[in-house]
Amino acid sequence: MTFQTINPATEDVVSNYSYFSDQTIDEKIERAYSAFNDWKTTSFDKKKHLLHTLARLLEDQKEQLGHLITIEMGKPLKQSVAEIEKCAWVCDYYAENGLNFLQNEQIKTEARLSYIHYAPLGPVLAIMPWNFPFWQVFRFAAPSLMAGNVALLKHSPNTTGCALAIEKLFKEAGFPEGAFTTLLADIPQIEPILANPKVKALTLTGSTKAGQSASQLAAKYLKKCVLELGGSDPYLILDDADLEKAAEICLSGRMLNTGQSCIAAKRFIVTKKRAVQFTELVAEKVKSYTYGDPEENHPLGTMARKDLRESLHRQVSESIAKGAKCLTGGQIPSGKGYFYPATLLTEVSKGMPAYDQELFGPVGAIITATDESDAVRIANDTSFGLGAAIITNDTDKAAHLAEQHLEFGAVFINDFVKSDPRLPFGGVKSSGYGRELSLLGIHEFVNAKTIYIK
Ligand SMILES: O=CCCCC(=O)O
Repeated sequence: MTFQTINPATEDVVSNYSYFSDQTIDEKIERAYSAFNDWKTTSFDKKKHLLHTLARLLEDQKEQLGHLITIEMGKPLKQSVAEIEKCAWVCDYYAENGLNFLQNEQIKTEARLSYIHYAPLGPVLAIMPWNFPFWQVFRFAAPSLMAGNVALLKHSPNTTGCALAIEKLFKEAGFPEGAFTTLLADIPQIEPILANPKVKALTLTGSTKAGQSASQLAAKYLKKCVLELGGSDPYLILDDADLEKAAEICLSGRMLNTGQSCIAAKRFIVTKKRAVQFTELVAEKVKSYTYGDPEENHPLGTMARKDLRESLHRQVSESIAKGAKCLTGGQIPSGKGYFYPATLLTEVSKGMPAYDQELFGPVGAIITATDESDAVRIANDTSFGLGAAIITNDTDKAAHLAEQHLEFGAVFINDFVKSDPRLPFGGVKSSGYGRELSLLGIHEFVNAKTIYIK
């Protein structure tokens, strides 16, 4: 079966592709498995060298690779180039720290010697989304390969050019054939991949629905799985907050990647004491988030696909129909390209999509709480649990709220939520389970083997 990639800014076809046959997929899994048998015993020095080489290739090619991201999913070019730089960072990070993270860990028992040894698992299937088409892949691949696993990538069809470019980069850096393989696989082909005994684990970044389907298959075939799913990150503006700063943080967190991020600031929660002033500031600042040709670096690019723009617009319209006020945006512009304007909704409340669901686009939603404890209640009143932020001058109080009261995988105080190779990344509730990045990320796809010597 064939499919196309479309430039969302021009609606032109970028390329035509065909899905691999089942037989090709089986052969590629076979090759990955045999690559694993050598790769697992390859020295850390060699793996470190290859990851550093990959990082340099990414840096050298960041303009072309950034351009590829932009034409496939519509991100402003500058942000695409920054994404490639971040991929280089995660490669360097695991090249430098991987050995240390995977050292044997001695544990004192009655034995002469007892310890944990971290052994790789084998080929890991990564199902990845289009919104950060390089970064999401590298943040899984760098630690996994450093740990001695090999990677099989099933990418989102609209970023197939990126998927193939990533495979090429691994080859150019000198990784052995089969260490990183892109599978042009259609959704029905995922089950046989997971059923294959040579595929040992699954990592998926994507929607909660995609995570539910894939993890059911992982459970059926008893494959270890990590899920990084959606989010509806609340940003709590405490009563003492500098509102100017709060408005900036909320909008930076909301508009990055044209709002198409699991960790975007989806709900701005402010108490009624400060709501009017905060809303005025956000309404003023949101005007600077103009959209335009992603190659020209406007703050906003396009939505990645037409259907995604339509479903976002449905969520906005339904929220308005249920009583939300639209202060700016909220209309699909005429003309070519899947653009959506920066939109600000106020008077958002429970029962509206802007409160209950994830809005994957440049739409800010202001929710008014009666007081700070009501703000915390509202923050947790979601099925998601990925990230949250608190804006305040009282960082002790914020740390207490973050530790004791907020049900999220990360809480950022006085900054917007972001991923960082040095810090664990992942969620709770419908945002998934497991952690990526940091020490925890590299330990997800290893067999923590107990060795006991009497
Ligand atoms: O949709 C998820 C976005 C993750 C972005 C990041 O890791 O920075």
